[in-house]
Amino acid sequence: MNAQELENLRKKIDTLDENILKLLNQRAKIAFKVGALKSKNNLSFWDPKREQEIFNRIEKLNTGPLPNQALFSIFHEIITATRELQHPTKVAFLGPETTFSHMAAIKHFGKTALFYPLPTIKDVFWEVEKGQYDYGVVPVENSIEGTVAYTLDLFMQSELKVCGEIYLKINHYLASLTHKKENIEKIYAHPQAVAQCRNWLSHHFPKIAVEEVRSTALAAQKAKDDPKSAAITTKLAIEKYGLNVLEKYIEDFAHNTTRFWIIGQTSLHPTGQDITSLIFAIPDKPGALYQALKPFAERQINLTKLESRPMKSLPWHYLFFVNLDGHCSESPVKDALNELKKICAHLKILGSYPKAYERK
Ligand SMILES: O=C(O)C(=O)C[C@]1(C(=O)O)C=C[C@@H](O)C=C1
Repeated sequence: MNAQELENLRKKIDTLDENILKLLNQRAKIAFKVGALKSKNNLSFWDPKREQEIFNRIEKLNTGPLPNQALFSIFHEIITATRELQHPTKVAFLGPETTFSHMAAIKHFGKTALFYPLPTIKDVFWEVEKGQYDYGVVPVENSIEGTVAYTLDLFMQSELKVCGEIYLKINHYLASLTHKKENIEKIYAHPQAVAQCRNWLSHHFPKIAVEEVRSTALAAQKAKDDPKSAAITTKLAIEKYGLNVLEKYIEDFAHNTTRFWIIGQTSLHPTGQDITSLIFAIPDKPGALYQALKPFAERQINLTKLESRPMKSLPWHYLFFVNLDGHCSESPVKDALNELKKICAHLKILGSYPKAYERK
């Protein structure tokens, strides 16, 4: 290797970094002024529509070699850091710290936001409703296990709105204080993690006892206290508790992803790439579901999910949960919803929100 050549190239990178740093701080100063204006006019600091415009523009301008996905991550981090400078966002999530919900919240709001772990999903709803926190992050669906029914049920009694979605790949790690797998006598894990890594466990640790614990975070904590044990846990918990990774990605299904919702008090304006989530009930008669879906079919509105849920107040009656492409305040979705309102017994719009980058 030519050492001089490497040195010269690194000098060039240093100079560019200095320029990037200057530009980032110039950008932050301007965004700070935008924040002051927003504060004066009582506007939300988080503006997904504007962020969407920025991402679209960057994609158009990009001539490579950096891929759009990498640029999205970089600009997402710049914008979240700026937002925190304008106003620290208070985000509640299903705790404890270092769980997948925590990771999802960080993924969306960036590391600099203020995060508050709460004991239950219900607490997240309540505290955001009371205005204790700006937003809450709750799991709504897993690609293998399906819908988190409890979250949907809580929405039925809540005035909160869905303000966004976050997709998080669920990667399980086996971690321990020891570096040697043969020293392990016990494995701590959350029951869901055990279920999702069952084949892997029976293949690699058929004789080792698995003790189920309340969270992936607690599993890591227990493994930290007992050097002869390991935990199935998250990357964030491994960092927090200083464990060693013995094996990564031990989940039986490679595409295990959880979808989270961001819940908040305000409805969002259309961004041009939105989803609407809603729940409706229909009369108990032939063709009722067909009639309910017709307004969407006639307008070429894409329904991305349709699921029935038992109506808790009335045995053997059902609610329908729908995700569709488009925003509820814009045609054609607006017109379809007006028509649906006339036919169905009950209609609740949970929110219209920007599609996550992963979905586009
Ligand atoms: O343009 C705004 O409204 C800003 O507050 C600036 C900014 C940005 O950093 O570009 C920050 C937060 C908003 O969510 C959108 C954009």
